[in-house]
Amino acid sequence: MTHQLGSDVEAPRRATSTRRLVVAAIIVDDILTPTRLLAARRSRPAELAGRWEFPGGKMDPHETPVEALHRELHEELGVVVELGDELPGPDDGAWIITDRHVMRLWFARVTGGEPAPLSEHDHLRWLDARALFSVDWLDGDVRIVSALASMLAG
Ligand SMILES: Nc1nc2c([nH]c(=O)n2[C@H]2C[C@H](O)[C@@H](COP(=O)(O)OP(=O)(O)OP(=O)(O)O)O2)c(=O)[nH]1
Repeated sequence: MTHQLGSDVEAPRRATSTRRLVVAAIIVDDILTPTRLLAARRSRPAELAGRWEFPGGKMDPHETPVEALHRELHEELGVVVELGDELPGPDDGAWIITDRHVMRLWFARVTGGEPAPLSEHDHLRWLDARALFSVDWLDGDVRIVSALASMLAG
């Protein structure tokens, strides 16, 4: 067996391990039979303002991904959530979203509070399957939203 010129089996792992981890939530109306998800419009930084995303953010050094996600959702939306399954992605189990970030996402249901755009966002919108692409998602989120389209019950 000869080595293929240029093959690099470690490349996918390196692509994710060199990026900063972002954790985010697919907040749905019902964890088992979702029909709508909550999209959030960023208010900053200027280059991302107006684009839509999944609420969440970067982990602090001492946190686990799930701890960071609960904290971010409380800070950003003022809610307490119950987490469901993670949405595995094609990049070593996660989703590469920018040249510097890789994201992990979990389904979530609000169990306390009413979602409000408290800090990072200026607008929230519940989207059903038909409206999923009616907002301008961040570039890295488009394939995630595509993967979710078939999971939302009509
Ligand atoms: N939260 C979130 N960030 C996303 C998504 N898609 C996407 O490309 N990103 C990018 C935008 C940012 O460059 C990066 C996440 O940074 P962030 O600004 O949300 O993180 P953070 O809340 O911890 O913010 P900070 O403390 O660093 O200011 O990932 C998404 O769906 N949700």
